[in-house]
Order: sequence, then C-alpha cells, then structure tokens
Amino acid sequence: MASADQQDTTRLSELRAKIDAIDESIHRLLMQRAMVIDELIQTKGIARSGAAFRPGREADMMRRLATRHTGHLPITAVEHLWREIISTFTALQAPFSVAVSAKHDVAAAVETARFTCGFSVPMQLLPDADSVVDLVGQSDALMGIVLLNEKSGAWWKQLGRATIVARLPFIAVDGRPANEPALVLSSPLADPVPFEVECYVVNGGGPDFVPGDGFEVLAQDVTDGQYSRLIAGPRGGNPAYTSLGESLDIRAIGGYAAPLRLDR
Ligand SMILES: O=C(O)C(=O)C[C@]1(C(=O)O)C=C[C@@H](O)C=C1
Repeated sequence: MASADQQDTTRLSELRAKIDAIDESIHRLLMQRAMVIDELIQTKGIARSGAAFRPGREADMMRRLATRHTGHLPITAVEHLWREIISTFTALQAPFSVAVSAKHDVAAAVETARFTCGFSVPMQLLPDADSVVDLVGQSDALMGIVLLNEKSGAWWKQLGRATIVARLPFIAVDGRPANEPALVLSSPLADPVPFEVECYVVNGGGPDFVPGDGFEVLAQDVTDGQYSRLIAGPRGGNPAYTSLGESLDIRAIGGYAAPLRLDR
C-alpha cells in the first residue's frame, strides 16, 4: 500500500499534468487566434499603422468577459491578461506605440500605459499632457494616455485631430490595481462606432457653471479668470445649462464606452 507521502506525490503530479494541459491549450488557442488575426488583416484592409484599434469592440468584449466571470480569480487579473493579448494582436495588425504623460506621477503613468497596452507595445514617457496631445495629433501610429489628475493647464483645448476614444480604468472596482483615472487619445479611427459617453470642451461659464443632466466635469482649469472644462455625459445629452446672457464656447472632442461598475 502506498504511503501518505507517495499518495501526495502522485496527486501533485496529476494536478501538475492538468495545469500543463491547460497551459498548452491556452498557448495553442493563442497561436490559433494569431492565425485568425492574419485573416482579419486581409478583411479589414489595414492600410496604415496604428489603424487597427477598435475601442467599441474592446468594450463589448470586456463586458462579455465580466458577465461570464465567476470564481475567486480576480477579474482585474483576467482583464490584465486580456489587455496584453488584445494589445499584442492590435500591434500585430498595425504597429503602434503608446505615449503617456508623466507629469502627475511617473509610476502611475507607466503602470497605466503597461496595464492598457501590455509590454509588446513600445512606450514613450512625455513631460506633460500637451506634449501627448501634440504628438498624437501628428501620428496615426500613436495612442496617447493622459492622467486626469495631472494639473498642467487646459490640455483638452488643444484636442483637434487627436480626440478622446477611451476612459481608464474600464472596469471600475474598488481597490483594483492600475486604478488611476485617465483618458486614451487617438488620431481619427477607422470605422468608429458612436460612443456612449461624449466629451466636450466648455470654455467660459465662470465658477458656478452647471453641467447638463448626467454630465460630469472631468477636469477644469482657470487661467486669468477664464474657465475651461473638460466634461463628459450621455450621448445626445445637453452638455450645459446656460443662464440668460451667458455665452459658452462648447466643442465635441470624442468620447468613450461607459466604464463597467462592479460591486465585487
Ligand atoms: O475586431 C477587430 O477589429 C480587431 O482588430 C481584433 C481585436 C482583437 O484582437 O480581438 C484587436 C484590436 C481591436 O481593438 C479589437 C479587437
């Protein structure tokens, strides 16, 4: 009869064999996914670098992932693995790099960029949000990330060719890693889908400015008494209430898929 030690060793070997089989399946599925991506490239007819990013599709995929997720594996760990996969596959279709502003907090900037784009995508640390906006506006092969807690003037006023395309983190869950609020910027996307949340620059409005129903102020700046705000709210909503005689300069600057709030 086998001793307790021998039984443990046998059980351990069986469990490790199961883990090996699962890891092999994951690896084979990833290689299979790469072959599907080869076909997708032909079908999408990617003609320029950086053109493969589809934030609306990514949000759909992430919502389905969250719906089917059960058990004690932290969902943000799955999100992280999935981000590495999707970023690698995006770059396989059309190479791009990520530029992030390091003015607010270098560690948070690096963590946010790496969590979002993984390690297959080259990263540039830029001195401030204005530099990110500027560079993204000039390149189709660059994704920009700006941390909302950065205090460096009204960088959003410079958005033009570069617009907002995603909000981070996508999964809002208390105590999560890579929890820094940020916006993703990109030059115009191919076949964009309408965003659920629209963003606007609002210049003017004074200290008592009231955004429209469902709108929030993401960032604001006052220079020489002039207010400028970056606000976000439901698509098709009224971005701001104007009182009699008040003149506001309001401009649409992109938007994002509504982040997913989880209570676990
Ligand atoms: O569905 C697409 O259009 C893809 O490019 C594929 C894919 C993916 O790897 O699943 C990659 C990049 C996009 O941002 C979304 C999804």
